Amino acid sequence: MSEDATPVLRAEGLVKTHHGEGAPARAVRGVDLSVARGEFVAITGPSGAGKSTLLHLLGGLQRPDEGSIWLAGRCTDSFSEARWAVERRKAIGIVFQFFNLVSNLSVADNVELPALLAGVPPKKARTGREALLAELGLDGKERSMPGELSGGEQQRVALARALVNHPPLLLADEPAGSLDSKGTREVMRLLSRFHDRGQTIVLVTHDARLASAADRVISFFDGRIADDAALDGTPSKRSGTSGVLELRD
Ligand SMILES: Nc1ncnc2c1ncn2[C@@H]1O[C@H](COP(=O)(O)OP(=O)(O)OP(=O)(O)O)[C@@H](O)[C@H]1O
Repeated sequence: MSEDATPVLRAEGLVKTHHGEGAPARAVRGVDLSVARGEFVAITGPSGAGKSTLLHLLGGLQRPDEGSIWLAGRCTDSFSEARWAVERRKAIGIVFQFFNLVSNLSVADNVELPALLAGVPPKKARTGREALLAELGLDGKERSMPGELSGGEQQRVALARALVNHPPLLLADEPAGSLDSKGTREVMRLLSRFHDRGQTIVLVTHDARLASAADRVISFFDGRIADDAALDGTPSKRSGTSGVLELRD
C-alpha cells in the first residue's frame, strides 16, 4: 500500500462503556471506521447516541475498552497518555463545543502554545499564528483575552489553535453547538474551506444540516454506525437506502 493510500485514521472493533453514578452507559458498541486522506466525514445522530464518546476515543482523550485505532497506519494500542498528548499536538487538531481556550492567555498565546510545545521555533510559531489569525478574520484580536470575544470569534481562535501545527487530522465535536446561526454558518464555511484545501476532517454533530457540509455522512445510533454514505450518491455499504436524502431534507 502506498503511503497516500494509508487511511489517516482507522478504527476496528471500538467498544466503550461509561461507568458513572447510574447504570453503565454502553456509549460505543462496536465501531469500525476508516477515514481517507482529504475526507470530510460527519458523524451525526441523536443526543446520547455516543458520538462524542467516539470522537474522544479517536483523539485519544478516552481509551476504548476494546478495539484498536491506527493513526496514519501506526497502531495506538501501546500509546501512553504522554504519547497521545504528543500526537494530539502534532497530528490531531481538536475543536470542542465550548472552545476550551485557556482563559488567562491572550488569543495570540492560545494559538502559539501548541506550536511552542511541539518545538516550533518562536519566530516560526508567531508567523504561523499571524497567518492563521489573519485568515480567520482575527487580526487585531491578538492581544484580546478569550473572555472579551464573541462565541464565534472564540471558536475561530480554537480553530486556529487546532490547525497551527498543520495536523493531518482535524476532529470537531459540535463546533457550532454553542453558536448563533451567524457563528454556525461561519464555522461551517471555514471547515469547508480548509477541507477544500485538503484538510481531513471528522465532525460530530447532532445537526443533520451541518453534516451535509461533509462529503460523507455517518449516521450513528445507539453506539453503532447505522449508515455510512458518501454524499455523491455512492450507495451505503450498510443499508439499502442512502441516508443522504433524509439528511438533506
Ligand atoms: N463521562 C461519562 N460518564 C458516564 N456516562 C457518560 C459519560 N460520557 C457520556 N456518557 C453517557 O454515554 C452515552 C453517550 O454519550 P455521548 O456524549 O457520547 O453521546 P452524544 O451522541 O455525543 O450525545 P450529545 O449529542 O447529547 O452530546 C450517554 O448515555 C451519556 O449519558
